[in-house]
Amino acid sequence: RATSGTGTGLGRPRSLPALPLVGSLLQLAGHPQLHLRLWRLQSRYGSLYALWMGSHYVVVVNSYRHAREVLLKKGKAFAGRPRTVTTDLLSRGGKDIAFASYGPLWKFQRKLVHTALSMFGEGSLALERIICREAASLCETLSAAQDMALDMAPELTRAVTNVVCSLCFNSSYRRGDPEFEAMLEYSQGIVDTVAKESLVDIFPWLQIFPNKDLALLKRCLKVRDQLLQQKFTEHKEAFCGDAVRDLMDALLQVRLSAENSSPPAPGLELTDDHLLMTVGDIFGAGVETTTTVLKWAVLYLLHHPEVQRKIQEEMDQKIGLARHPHLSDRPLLPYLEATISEVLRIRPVSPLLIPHVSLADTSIGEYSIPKGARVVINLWSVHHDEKEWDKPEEFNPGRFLDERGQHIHSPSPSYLPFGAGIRVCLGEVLAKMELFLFLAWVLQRFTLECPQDQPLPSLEGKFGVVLQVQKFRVKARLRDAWRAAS
Ligand code: HEM
Repeated sequence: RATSGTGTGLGRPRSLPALPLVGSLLQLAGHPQLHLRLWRLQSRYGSLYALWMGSHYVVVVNSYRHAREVLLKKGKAFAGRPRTVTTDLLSRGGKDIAFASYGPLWKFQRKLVHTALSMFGEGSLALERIICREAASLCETLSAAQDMALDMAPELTRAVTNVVCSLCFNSSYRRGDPEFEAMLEYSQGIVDTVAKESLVDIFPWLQIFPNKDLALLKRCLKVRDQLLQQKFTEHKEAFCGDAVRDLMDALLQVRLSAENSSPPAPGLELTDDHLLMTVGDIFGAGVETTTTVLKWAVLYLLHHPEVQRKIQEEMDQKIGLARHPHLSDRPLLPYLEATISEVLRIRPVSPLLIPHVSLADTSIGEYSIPKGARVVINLWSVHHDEKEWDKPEEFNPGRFLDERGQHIHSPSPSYLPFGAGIRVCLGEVLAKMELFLFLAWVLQRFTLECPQDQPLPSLEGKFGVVLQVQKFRVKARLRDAWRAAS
């Protein structure tokens, strides 16, 4: 073990071999499933180890004890984010929430969004109404595609995007609307390019060479920014402070009242760019993640018809078929809630979270960590730890239920699907509302099946900006009970 040089008297974590310039890249090259590679490397280097990405020192955390120390116990010391070429482009140099580093302005901005979300969104009937409207529209599409082998992915993306559009701008779109199609296209372009873990993020000097991905990302961001700017200008012009129609209005109002109560110190003003990038974050962090979890849920239900049957039995008993599900039904449907928790465990959508950065010399467990280290929490390892989970690769919603099957709880602290602490996901409440309502609406009416003569789709994820599901088709069959009741 090397000595620390950080004054803590502790040694540094064991490191993968590293070469000048490229660092440990040779150990990672040829392993596109980075989360699995980092998980397996534990057997050689222990659960906490280090590596070099070019000149960046990276610490990889694989156990929940260390993860909780980083996120909760020493949350402030590890609340930084790395600045990369890609994230600087996405966030106009860190003017958003997800990629901005920790500091007074970021704290104020995050608090503002929290207030705006609780003012307009979370817990409000308006948001429940928006999600239910999209769930009804999704069910109509599934009805129209009765007995066809349907790719549900675009429909789920549309539903979730529409929720976010309604939440942020009080506008939703019909299929084929050119503005909506443009939005779907640029979002996909951003996901595809960011997912490639662009080499320019490791070697920023590569920017001087032509780069196809970077060019595509810039084109997509131009479309995104034009659209955001247009919505923002419309909102600012119409804003009167009395009626809050959506999150954009709520943000404008919360900023105004914060400024009125105590004018911000120089350098701590939240500019229009900050508000724009915040809304960009809600799209960026809110759509692909939620849609992907829904796709994983559908995929696991195809593999486990017995789980689907149990959810439907629970719904028939507790809600019946005469009305649609509400958010207030959540305590009545613990098996559905447990299924959602198990999907979030077995296929964590953000398997390496977003990298953190240490803001001071500090430590994790018995190891010293220098200021500026990038810290990657491997959620895959945390959620598949055999010491914490019985047969972790087995899909078993029952593990999240108490003995009587009536209350939901996590049987292990090794469970952090939304992260934790200072940087915990800002959209956890919203995401859980969407997952519950979309699944409840669909499963009340339909049984999801694998189309005849097709093999069950693969459960293997593809590592990228989220843990992606491979393309698959579904047959949504209207349930006999639903047909009889309607
Ligand atoms: C099921 C869906 C979702 C999952 C599993 C998820 C998970 C996560 C995770 C693991 C992080 C990283 C935490 C860290 O770096 O320590 C994160 C951050 C974030 N999420 Fe989500 N998320 C979801 C949906 C959403 C939604 C709907 C929104 C929109 C409101 C959202 C907004 C954010 C933001 C803004 C951050 C950055 C927080 C920060 O850096 O301070 N997420 N999310």
